[in-house]
Amino acid sequence: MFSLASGIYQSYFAPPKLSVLIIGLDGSGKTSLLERIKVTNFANKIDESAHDEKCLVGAVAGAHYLDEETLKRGSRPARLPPPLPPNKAAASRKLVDEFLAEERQAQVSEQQCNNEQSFLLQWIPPPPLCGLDTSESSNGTRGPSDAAKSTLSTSKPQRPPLPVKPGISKPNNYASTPTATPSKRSSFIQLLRCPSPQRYSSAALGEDDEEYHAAIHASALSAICTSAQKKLLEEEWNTNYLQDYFINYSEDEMFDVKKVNGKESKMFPLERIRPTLGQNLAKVDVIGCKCSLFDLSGAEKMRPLWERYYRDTDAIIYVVNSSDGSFENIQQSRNEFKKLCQNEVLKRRLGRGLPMMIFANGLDVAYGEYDKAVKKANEADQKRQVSWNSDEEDAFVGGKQQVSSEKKDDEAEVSNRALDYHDLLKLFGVSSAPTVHHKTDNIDPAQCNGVNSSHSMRTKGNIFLFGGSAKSGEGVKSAVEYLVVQSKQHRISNISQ
Ligand SMILES: Nc1nc2c(ncn2[C@@H]2O[C@H](COP(=O)(O)OP(=O)(O)OP(=O)(O)O)[C@@H](O)[C@H]2O)c(=O)[nH]1
Ligand SMILES: [Mg+2]
Repeated sequence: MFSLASGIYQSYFAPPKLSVLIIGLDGSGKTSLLERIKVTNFANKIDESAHDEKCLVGAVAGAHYLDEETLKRGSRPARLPPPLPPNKAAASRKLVDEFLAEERQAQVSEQQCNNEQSFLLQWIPPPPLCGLDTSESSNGTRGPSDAAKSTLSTSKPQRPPLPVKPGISKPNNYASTPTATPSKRSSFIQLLRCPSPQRYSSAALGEDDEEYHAAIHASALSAICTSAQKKLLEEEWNTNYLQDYFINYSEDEMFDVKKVNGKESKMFPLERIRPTLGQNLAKVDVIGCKCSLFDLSGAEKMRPLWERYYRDTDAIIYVVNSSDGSFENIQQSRNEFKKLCQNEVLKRRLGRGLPMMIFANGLDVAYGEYDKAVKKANEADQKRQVSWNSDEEDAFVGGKQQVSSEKKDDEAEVSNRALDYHDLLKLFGVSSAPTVHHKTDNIDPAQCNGVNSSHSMRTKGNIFLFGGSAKSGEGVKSAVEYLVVQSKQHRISNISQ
């Protein structure tokens, strides 16, 4: 009784104290994110009721997170991550689709194997007397009843009825082998689809010559693809979404840095951050909650330590390096994520609504690359103001040979990202519209986009993804505030039950 009262007091009246766990592979940027969080100017108070709708969009990419009122107060929304160019984007999608197909195949075979075993077990002859009428027969001897005898004499052996335990469903048979849920690309992915590259560059240059770009686009398309591919590309690039979206990134741009005594706080220099050995701890106030953030080491040998924190944490941030050039690394990050979602304690807690945010870190790399690529192409050819043909695309997305012959000392300009942002979402099986469901909601698994129906990591919309950059700070404020609001709500709903 006392603990309930104290729990209610803690939740409703005392300033909430939350523990947030930051995990992810080594080098994904956890410590950098922690350092960024320390110097971020979080809101003191947030209207939680207003958080829902806006955050749903914000959870996609940190875009459109802030309403006009908040913008007027000086905060800035995060921008959408630039997409990879068509060829590279197609490769990214292929990698993810192949990986998921293989995984689904493995799951189906495992399921089939399990079904086969239970099927075989069903055909094991029943133990003596089991399922038979053991009552005295009419001739006074114990044995099968006439009905049972006739059953036994049929050519096909019949299973004896198994005792039905309440709450245990029948094992699947072959016919009902689960098929993978087709992943849906719904509106939020379309939201992520940005306008054509021509629009990107023209918007960046402050021009919008529709006809000119349409002609360039058409000639570029006819040069590189068949009509079917053309149609696909047209669909892919010529969306009407986000027509006014443009990238205007500069290396030293900083987001939401807090001021102490009138001076902007300085972040610990990224280049001086060393691999974490034990844990780093930071205490920050976010929207009125006192948060203790634990940043753990992501080194392979240290990962088994993560689970020690699962029981007591109020929220989890799983950091992924979204600018990683190696698909294997991202795949490894995804496998590790899946593994932790299968941990017994965490699985139970996630199932009860523990919020977990996947933070796609390193978006500054994507912005920087794109900006540089556009500038470079336009500097090279003043007449042509659009930089998107296959040569330039190669230079932009990893055509290292070409660039290295041109400009050996500046390979950093070349994009090396293995995955497009929306493919990252798909790979991590994050529900595309991370609707915040309430505990009582009945969730239809089929509605969780991109998530295999037999996947244990699917939860009630409390796993969501934000993009951002620990380096520039973009997206960090909105992501952490959103997580803390979710975490606080989760705490309150747990106490009040
Ligand atoms: N460009 C860019 N680089 C980043 C970003 N975040 C981290 N880095 C770089 O990534 C490297 C690794 O960052 P850490 O924060 O040490 O990574 P970690 O996840 O803490 O690694 P462990 O402690 O070994 O588990 C550092 O050299 C950072 O400079 C980012 O948002 N953008
Ligand atoms: Mg670290």
